[in-house]
Amino acid sequence: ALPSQLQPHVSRPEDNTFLQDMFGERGLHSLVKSLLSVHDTVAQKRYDPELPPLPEVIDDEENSVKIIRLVKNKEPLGATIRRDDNTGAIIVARIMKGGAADRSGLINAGDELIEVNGIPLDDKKPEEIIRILAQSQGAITFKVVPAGRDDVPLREPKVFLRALFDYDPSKDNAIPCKEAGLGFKKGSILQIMSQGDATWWQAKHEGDANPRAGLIPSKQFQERRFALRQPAVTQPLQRTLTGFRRSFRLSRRDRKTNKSMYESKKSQIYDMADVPTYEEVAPYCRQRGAKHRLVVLVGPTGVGLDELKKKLLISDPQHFGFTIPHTTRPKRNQESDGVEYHFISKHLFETDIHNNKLVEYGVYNGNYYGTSLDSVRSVLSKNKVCLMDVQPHTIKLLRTAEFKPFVVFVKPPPIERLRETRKNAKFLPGKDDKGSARPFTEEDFKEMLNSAEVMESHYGHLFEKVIVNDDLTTAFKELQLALKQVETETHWVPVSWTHS
Ligand SMILES: Nc1ncnc2c1ncn2[C@@H]1O[C@H](COP(=O)(O)OP(=O)(O)OP(=O)(O)O)[C@@H](O)[C@H]1O
Repeated sequence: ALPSQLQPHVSRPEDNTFLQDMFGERGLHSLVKSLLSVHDTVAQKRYDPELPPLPEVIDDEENSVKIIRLVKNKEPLGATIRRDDNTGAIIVARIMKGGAADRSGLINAGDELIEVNGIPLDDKKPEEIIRILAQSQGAITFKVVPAGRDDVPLREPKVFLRALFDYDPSKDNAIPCKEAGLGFKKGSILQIMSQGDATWWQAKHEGDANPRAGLIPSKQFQERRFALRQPAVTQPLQRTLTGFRRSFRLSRRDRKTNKSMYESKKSQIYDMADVPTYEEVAPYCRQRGAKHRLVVLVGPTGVGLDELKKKLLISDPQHFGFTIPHTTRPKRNQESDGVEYHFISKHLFETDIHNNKLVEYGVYNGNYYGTSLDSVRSVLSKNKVCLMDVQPHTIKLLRTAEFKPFVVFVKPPPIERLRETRKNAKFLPGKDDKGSARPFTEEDFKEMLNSAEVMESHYGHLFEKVIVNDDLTTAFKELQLALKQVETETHWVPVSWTHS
């Protein structure tokens, strides 16, 4: 019989895997990069578990020692090690969820590694341990002192996050182990496997067949890092103020007056309070007969929002609709209330402002113009897809479970393509209100590109779809397809929108 203090563990056939990335981890510095490259040495199928050889001498002081035997395989183990600064012990720092070590269930974070293949580790550097591992062939035997375990693993509900920034672990000097990092792009959907560590979460790409998790910066940590970087990016924004769309599209029949009446308040445009990191999302599929998501188009002046909206409306007038704006200016003869505008009194308009009933509003020639939340509701309640274009800072206001806005950023193509495609286009410049439509100038193109860049860098995390309006027909088809998918397919939306 085995001594009672020795608890042998044998590898199960499906656990015959071993990792390549056991890294030294000491603060932020001791990264061990060179990894062992190992291959299957044992047939994967149908071999009998073997009992590990008993150590010749058993140290009575070790009250619970575990012998673990794993067989090398191409897959990395999915664990990192560090040296405890106080005791000098080699500790398993992290077990990557879904990796070989995790699936074996035999090694846990906090376990102390005493020996590898009979070689004591107490005086070894993490780099040396990696070398020992690299040199060993076939089955590897670990002797470990298990960490005291009072945490019974719980079955946590699945958490999915949409990444709101690009992340490349190879460029991140703070990550304890670059090779264990998980890179992603803005908009990626990540499944969170562990939030046990305050600084480094474990995640995998949603739908990825590989079960092994990678490290990503936690929300709190990333927010802190962004906050530190913030001052550098706020400055250049000031110069591009004029590039922002100042109208919010009233009826095109009144095109002449709808250009420059809305001066955005700086405080609204420089709304930098939010640090975009991650947003919790859940799958959503619109039920038959349910209201449509509000379609919000954003883009710089002249990029073609109006053109795209018009094309959608013409393509299916029963299916799409626009909001009708409110104004305090007197009704003209040929106009009807509720067609071009809702004509209301100044007092009523101001009451609406006071009661937060407007999505956007502004003053032009002493009259108020604006779009109310109720006018959006009115289109949606007819079971139509409501098309709106707004200034980017307004998106936040509309991001509610009620409207579930699908935000499309319409982006200009490179300047050569603008020159080419807009040769015959006429444009109503936003800065003055004098003129009629005129051809685009080089200045217009530059301003368009510049404000597109600023919009994307500051509000890009709110854009669910980006369409480059190069060839108009292609851009329109792309928009049509995206809207169709949103109506009929399951996609990810903020989790709070799925609770109601
Ligand atoms: N892809 C394209 N190719 C060629 N011309 C285009 C394209 N997209 C838009 N245009 C033309 O560019 C001009 C400006 O478009 P549109 O009025 O739709 O822009 P907008 O984004 O609504 O801008 P504004 O804020 O100035 O109203 C129009 O004459 C339109 O026909």
